[in-house]
Amino acid sequence: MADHAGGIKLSNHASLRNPGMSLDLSWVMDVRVNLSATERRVATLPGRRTVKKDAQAAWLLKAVTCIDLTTLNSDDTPERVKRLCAKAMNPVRPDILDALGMGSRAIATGAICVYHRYVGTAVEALGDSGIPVAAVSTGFPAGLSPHHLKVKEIEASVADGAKEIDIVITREHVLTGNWSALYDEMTEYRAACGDAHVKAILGTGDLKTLRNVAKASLVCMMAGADFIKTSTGKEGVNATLAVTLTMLRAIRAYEERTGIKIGYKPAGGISAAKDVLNYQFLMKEELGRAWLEPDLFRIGASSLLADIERQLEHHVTGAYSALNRHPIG
Ligand SMILES: O=C[C@H](O)COP(=O)(O)O
Repeated sequence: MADHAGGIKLSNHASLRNPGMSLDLSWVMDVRVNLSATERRVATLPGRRTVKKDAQAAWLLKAVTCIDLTTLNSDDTPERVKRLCAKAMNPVRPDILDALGMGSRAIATGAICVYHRYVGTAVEALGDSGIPVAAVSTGFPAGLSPHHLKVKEIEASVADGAKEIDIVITREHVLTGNWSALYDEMTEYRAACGDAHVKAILGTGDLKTLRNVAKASLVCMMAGADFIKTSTGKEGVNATLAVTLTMLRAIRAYEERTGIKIGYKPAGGISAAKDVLNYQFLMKEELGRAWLEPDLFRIGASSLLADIERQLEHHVTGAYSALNRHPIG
């Protein structure tokens, strides 16, 4: 079945890291987003594009490898984080994988995503699995801590072994049009990350307009972001297809100008397998197959994996099990 995967391979491939560029304010100010065209484009997606049976199972397995399996709760504990890590290393039950003909293929999630406090716990629990630990940072979720403490927080997570840092931008810089302040803070965050990859969380639900989303995306990429990410999961509105289309087109424009591929991470409220397929279709249609791989696509989600596993079980047995048979954390 693996090669029936709608042409999708379950392999990783490296891409060049974004070196960033000088802030090009005229490019930022020229950005336009056609709201009604964006809404029309995404409205047609769910009905128009679909995959079934083995092909759907293959797309869902691919989605599993792109999940940043996340716990970001005020009642997190080391035990919960360890259980999450165990799930990240074995995200789909072996009997389901066997039935899908994937028995000998290793499947793992893209990363584990936790608060700084649990980076060390996760690094130890994941051992030599190769699964990176991502730390949310810079005063997540509001991003309003003193700047020097935000930089120190990044450094502390890198020192504890985080290979990816999910920073939150200061939304005020976007809302007041202070693009040089956004560029400067992002540049400093990128420098503090060193070899760790940096995902810039825009908090799109706070940014008021898609034009602001597009401008913030561009500025963060100019300042060296490896990924741009929609949301913390804590805003009133988190990932949407309209925001996704806007950010993917910014990624495309940046690649056209610089030749550099930037990753994309929708996050917050993505909990159903059928929804993740729409994100995958949009990635492939707007940017191409390279963006279906975990080095360029991550899905920030705490409960999506349970529904994907349930859909895969349905695919192999013909019956749905209760969600509580697919525990995550
Ligand atoms: O970055 C990841 C999000 O915080 C997860 O949000 P979720 O709990 O709605 O899946």
